[in-house]
Amino acid sequence: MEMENFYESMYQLIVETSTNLPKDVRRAIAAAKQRESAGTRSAMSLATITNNIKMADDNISPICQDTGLPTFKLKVPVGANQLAMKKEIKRAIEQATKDGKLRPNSVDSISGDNSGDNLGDGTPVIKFEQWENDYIDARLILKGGGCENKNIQYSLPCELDGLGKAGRDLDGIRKCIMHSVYQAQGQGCSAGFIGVGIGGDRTSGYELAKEQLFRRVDDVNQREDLRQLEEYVVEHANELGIGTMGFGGETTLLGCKIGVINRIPASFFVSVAYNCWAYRRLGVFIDPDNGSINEWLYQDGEEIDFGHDEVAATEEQTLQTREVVLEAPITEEKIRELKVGDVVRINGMMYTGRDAIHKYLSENDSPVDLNGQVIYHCGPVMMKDEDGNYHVKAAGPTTSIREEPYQGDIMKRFGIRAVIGKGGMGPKTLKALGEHGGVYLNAIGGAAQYYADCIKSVEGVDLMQFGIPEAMWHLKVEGFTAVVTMDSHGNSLHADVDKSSLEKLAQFKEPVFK
Ligand SMILES: O=C(O)C[C@H](O)C(=O)O
Ligand code: SF4
Repeated sequence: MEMENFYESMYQLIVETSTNLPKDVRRAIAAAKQRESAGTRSAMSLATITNNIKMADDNISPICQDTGLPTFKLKVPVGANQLAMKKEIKRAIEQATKDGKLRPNSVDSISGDNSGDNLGDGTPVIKFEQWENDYIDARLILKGGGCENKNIQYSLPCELDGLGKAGRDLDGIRKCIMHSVYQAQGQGCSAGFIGVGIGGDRTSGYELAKEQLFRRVDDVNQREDLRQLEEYVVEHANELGIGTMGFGGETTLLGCKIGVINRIPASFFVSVAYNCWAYRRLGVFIDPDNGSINEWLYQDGEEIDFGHDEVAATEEQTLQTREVVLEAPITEEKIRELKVGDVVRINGMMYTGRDAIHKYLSENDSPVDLNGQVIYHCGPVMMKDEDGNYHVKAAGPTTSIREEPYQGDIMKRFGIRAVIGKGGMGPKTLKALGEHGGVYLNAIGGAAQYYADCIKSVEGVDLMQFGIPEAMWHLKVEGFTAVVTMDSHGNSLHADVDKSSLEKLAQFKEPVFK
């Protein structure tokens, strides 16, 4: 095989997967958007999401800043040189990282050191299988960490919140799947897709669940019982009212694919792989002689017109909600005026801080004065130019709940007034917001191009030893829009949606599949 062509094909596969959302996924999002009533927070979020998809197309830049753990699956003819292919895939990963198409995401699990090029023990994941066909089928999924953290594995029989006992039968499986959507809330950037694996052991069960994510969104399960279950789940999970980003609304789940393998008598696992709306997976057929791409997968059909624009989305916001402009340093008084549901536009400075920074700030002084300032839970994709200046390539929010153990204390200690992230935070932070006078702002997860566009300059960076995604970036923004979802008066939209969706989940307690 022409290895240089194969390298080029893999590079294209990576860039396309990161920047160009597959058409089957776009169709599902477009359909969901039509279902949401205009003017709701969910409709507004979906408009931001579809704008972001278009921006990623235009900029050939990552749809979401978390380009995940690249996972390749290749089916190759007997005799194909797998070692040579592996080498070229790694080279393509390295180049795509240099070009700002992938975030450097490979981190030493214990020291936290970022390898900088996405290569390292266990990354990327490359799986080969041989087959009888005379061409190569190469597929790639870039599944981010936020949705990966919402994967869940059930061992039947078990007791489930809202649903009671789940037994070792199809109805028990149904309950587990419904519960998996409830427990994810908005934290995996709903509206999401799930792959379910029934059976196997803990490892092969998850493997099977992830394998389902390579199915087309619009395919039909060959097994009648599983076809019915897939349809049931998509229909009824959307009745939980979790909505886009967990804001409440009609669209929570965009697809459910279920596979089954045998198990051993003592084990009965139901494994669920949750994928965010930024469902980045593509595939190609490759000529094994010259290494070039013959066909793209998942990309057939007409161009999808999302039928909306930024202006219309903005009009909806102003129609339905109060809009407040914030510029740091922010006073306590100003924060106390904010209520859940308000839309906030931020101008001026904000500082990124995620996992490493929160741990660091809990033990050390801050490198900058954070009094009255805004912290953004974000790990951006950055590119350095020839003069050594950094440019933002993608910069959406990360899941805030991971900072729950630290956030309240840090806000109080440093005088931080606003925290921006996604998915909401817990009771400890809510209490601190009330005591200190702080606010939690929810940005739209995955909308990395949309927010990168609001960032007008990178004014500095601290704690670079934590690597690009984890460093503290000083960002100057204009018109950065987010929604107040937790305020200083004890209100939390996240707690409300969790409570109401649990009540709705309980409606699905009675047996359906006998
Ligand atoms: O790591 C990130 O930037 C985001 C992550 O995928 C998340 O959803 O929390
Ligand atoms: S931020 Fe959201 S959209 Fe991006 S990878 Fe994480 S879960 Fe997916």
